[in-house]
Amino acid sequence: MPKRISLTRYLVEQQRMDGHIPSQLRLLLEVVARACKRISQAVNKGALGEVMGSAESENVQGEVQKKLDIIANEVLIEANEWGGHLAAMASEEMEGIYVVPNRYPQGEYLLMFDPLDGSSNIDVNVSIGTIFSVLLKPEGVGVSEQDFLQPGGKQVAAGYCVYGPQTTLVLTVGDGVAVFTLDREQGSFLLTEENLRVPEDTKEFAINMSNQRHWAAPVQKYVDECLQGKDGSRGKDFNMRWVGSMVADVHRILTRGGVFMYPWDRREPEKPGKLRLMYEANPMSWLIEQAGGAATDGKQRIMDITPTQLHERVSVFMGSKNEVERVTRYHREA
Ligand SMILES: O=P(O)(O)OC[C@H]1O[C@](O)(COP(=O)(O)O)[C@@H](O)[C@@H]1O
Ligand SMILES: [Mg+2]
Ligand SMILES: [Mg+2]
Repeated sequence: MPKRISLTRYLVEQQRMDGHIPSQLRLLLEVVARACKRISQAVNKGALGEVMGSAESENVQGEVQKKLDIIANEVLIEANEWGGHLAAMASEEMEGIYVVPNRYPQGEYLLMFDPLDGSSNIDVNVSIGTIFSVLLKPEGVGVSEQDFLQPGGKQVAAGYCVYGPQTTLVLTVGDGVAVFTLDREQGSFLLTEENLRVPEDTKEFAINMSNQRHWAAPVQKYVDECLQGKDGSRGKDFNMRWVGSMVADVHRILTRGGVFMYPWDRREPEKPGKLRLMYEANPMSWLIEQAGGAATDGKQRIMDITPTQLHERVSVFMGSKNEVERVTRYHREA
């Protein structure tokens, strides 16, 4: 068995030897990882822990919240608010920002998260996760929602934790992508892979096919060509996967390649897409880019978009570079 290094040791090395991260950011990431461990424990309890089912409330996006959405949100807030590394947090489950109360020490970072991604999979025991993104608070007194509205290119750390057959934390601080697996006996995340690479080509795509009739022409064209397989212009057969949890679908793509798409569609034409820019698309885009893949909204690089609101939505095409470039080209040509 190889000797594995812990997340803490990895972060210390990033801080000391490589100078990639300041100590405050290291400590913040350790707190986020601890919160993910607690969420993982709650997930594992399932029906034994009163975490299943609906909370019968709605979040700001008008989505019915599951009990676990609320539990995961509270765990992340409680773990992070007194750490001294943060000025404020924002979450899918909260309408406005959560400013760290002034009874706690204040820090210089902003943390955003989707506390529980893939809520519809909780009750059916399919992989779910937590997605997070860290920004530096712009200089100035106090903190406001405006401070969060920075393009994804300004992220200083991003990652996700997937609660599946294994609990796996995937992280970037701008120096490639590292993967940590939770050792349940030891209770710590251990480094299991470094410098993850997404192959540039793929034969696998991920999209919710039930929305096909609502898609715009460039997406129809791209998927049609994949479905034609060997007999069509692509000259190869494609496989399709759709877990319905972005964390799980993106994790598969980071592991073995593929292209993940959640495009704009005609069901709600006024919305640019379903997924949220700041705490779903941006952190995942950075991870994918750091692994050599690409991420666009069909027209431009996702991480170049300057958000205008906290819960902004976006179309998403991410994964193997050549496929993302192809579907983006189809949008530009249209
Ligand atoms: O049910 P659909 O429309 O296929 O949507 C699935 C997508 O919605 C999401 O579940 C949204 O995430 P939340 O569970 O955090 O709202 C993504 O994880 C996933 O890719
Ligand atoms: Mg989500
Ligand atoms: Mg969610």
